[in-house]
Amino acid sequence: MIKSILSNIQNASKKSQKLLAILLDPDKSTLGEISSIIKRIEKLNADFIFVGGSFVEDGVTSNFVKKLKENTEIPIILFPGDYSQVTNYADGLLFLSLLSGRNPEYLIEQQIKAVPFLKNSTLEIIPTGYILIDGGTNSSVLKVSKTSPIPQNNIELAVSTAVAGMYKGKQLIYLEAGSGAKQVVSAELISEVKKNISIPLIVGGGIRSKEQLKNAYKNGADLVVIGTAFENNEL
Ligand SMILES: CC(C)=CCC/C(C)=C/CC/C(C)=C/CC/C(C)=C/COP(=O)(O)OP(=O)(O)O
Ligand SMILES: O=P(O)(O)OC[C@@H](O)CO
Ligand SMILES: [Mg+2]
Repeated sequence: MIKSILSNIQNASKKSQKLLAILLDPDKSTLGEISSIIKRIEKLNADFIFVGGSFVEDGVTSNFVKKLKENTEIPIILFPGDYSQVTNYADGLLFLSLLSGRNPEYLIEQQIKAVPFLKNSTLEIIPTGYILIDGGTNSSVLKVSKTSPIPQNNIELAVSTAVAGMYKGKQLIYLEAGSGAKQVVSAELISEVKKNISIPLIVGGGIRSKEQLKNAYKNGADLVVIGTAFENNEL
């Protein structure tokens, strides 16, 4: 498999071409629904399908991704809440570290646990700094990771966290307001982070309208992730 996901994102970012990913939670759809889901995703012209959830039963992800691959050419990228969601049927893996938190389990332990599954894998592994921002809800990421999000008004901490991630060698920074967030990541926070990093920026959490999508792009997001609004057929 050609490892081109990261370079495609980097090239798009350089040319200010904006990218869209639809997030599918393997727990929330049945295998029978996949072909109609794919039709909706293709209609939206999504560039990527992210697959993951904060709580997904063991083994569910691999069947789900296998079925997706049978139905579409859109690259499938794992966005795992847990190492057990790693499957070789996907094209890529966001190798996340939760940089906003201080829980070693999500800074290094999960990554170590994933290694035996990655040794002979063809997945494109993409080092990603994952930063949770307060979106006004008790998000699943917050509950699972038992970490505090960065307050929306602490722009300095968000920027320093993102830049530290870049210095540590992360290739992408992901600003996450949490699935179903009431407040999306603010315009100022996105633009300040974007100004201070030279790697592509992913933004997600609570984006439900074309207007919010456009704003995230305008403020500096290179790739926007939409989950809940797609699940609820709002797009
Ligand atoms: C590198 C590997 C193998 C794992 C990384 C594990 C880490 C660090 C995860 C970060 C913390 C975390 C729990 C992230 C969850 C990311 C995710 C899939 C969010 C989307 O799921 P939600 O929509 O929030 O959850 P539900 O819909 O399941 O409630
Ligand atoms: O479900 P939504 O609110 O679109 O959030 C997407 C994603 O960023 C969550 O991890
Ligand atoms: Mg969700």
